[in-house]
Amino acid sequence: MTVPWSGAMDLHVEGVRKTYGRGSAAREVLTETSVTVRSQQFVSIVGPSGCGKSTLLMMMAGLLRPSGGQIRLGERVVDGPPVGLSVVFQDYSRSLFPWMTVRRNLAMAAAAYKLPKAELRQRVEHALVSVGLPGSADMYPWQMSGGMQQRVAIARALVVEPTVMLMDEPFAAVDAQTRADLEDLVLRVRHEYKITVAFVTHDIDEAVYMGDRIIVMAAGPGRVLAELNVDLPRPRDQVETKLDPQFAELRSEVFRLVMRPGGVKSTVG
Ligand SMILES: Nc1ncnc2c1ncn2[C@@H]1O[C@H](COP(=O)(O)OP(=O)(O)OP(=O)(O)O)[C@@H](O)[C@H]1O
Repeated sequence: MTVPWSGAMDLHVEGVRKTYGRGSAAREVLTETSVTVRSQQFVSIVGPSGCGKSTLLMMMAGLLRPSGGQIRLGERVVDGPPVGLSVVFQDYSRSLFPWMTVRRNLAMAAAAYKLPKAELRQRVEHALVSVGLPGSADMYPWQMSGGMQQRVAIARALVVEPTVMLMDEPFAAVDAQTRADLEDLVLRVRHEYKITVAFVTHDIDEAVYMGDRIIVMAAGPGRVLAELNVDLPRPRDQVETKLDPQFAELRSEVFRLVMRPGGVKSTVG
């Protein structure tokens, strides 16, 4: 049931708008927005609080309907959660079921795929190895640190062998060291599983470090302000990449864009 990878599986956001509320309470939070996330590309999305990043991501995930325009994954219009698409949220403590073992949490994510038992078991084990948690299948989330729980959330996204992974500020709740580890983990698994990634973050350094491209959004109403290519060599390295003059240039450019009037809370430090 998993969608096989194909070069045609680009994610297209085409003239999408979103209005919340009706009548006099209606508010357009995202205006005419078009973005293409190429197959196997890593696209970072940054912008001020409230500019509609999560709204855009939820529409990409098929969890929210656009008020106008359309979203396509390959040739298919996204009108519900597509097969082969996973979402990782910031709040792992609310996205994992605490009363279920790690194995059951992962298996739940693949329930709709109706995999044979042996294959499901093998995928769960493989996903846990990929996130550096082999042998943890029988633990409960509450027995784990925050960083470990977010690894489980990532493993859960991997169990469906996704072609696309959408991540909404996935590391905002963990400490700096864990955050760096998880960044590198995501870069590694995205390469291993050949996944297309759209990654929302408030952290400009993180956006540059992770991305092949950065989409900078503006608020009032939300829209795409700029798109920048990141040509930093891969594999990225937490020390070497950040010492690259190109990194510093891009970081400043994105920072300037998001700090324009109507701008942003950022975590550039
Ligand atoms: N279900 C909803 N009903 C009404 N308004 C909403 C709803 N969800 C979000 N909004 C509003 O839409 C705007 C965009 O919200 P969204 O969460 O997409 O922005 P964001 O850029 O992800 O913000 P942040 O960076 O703070 O997470 C905000 O003003 C928010 O209050």
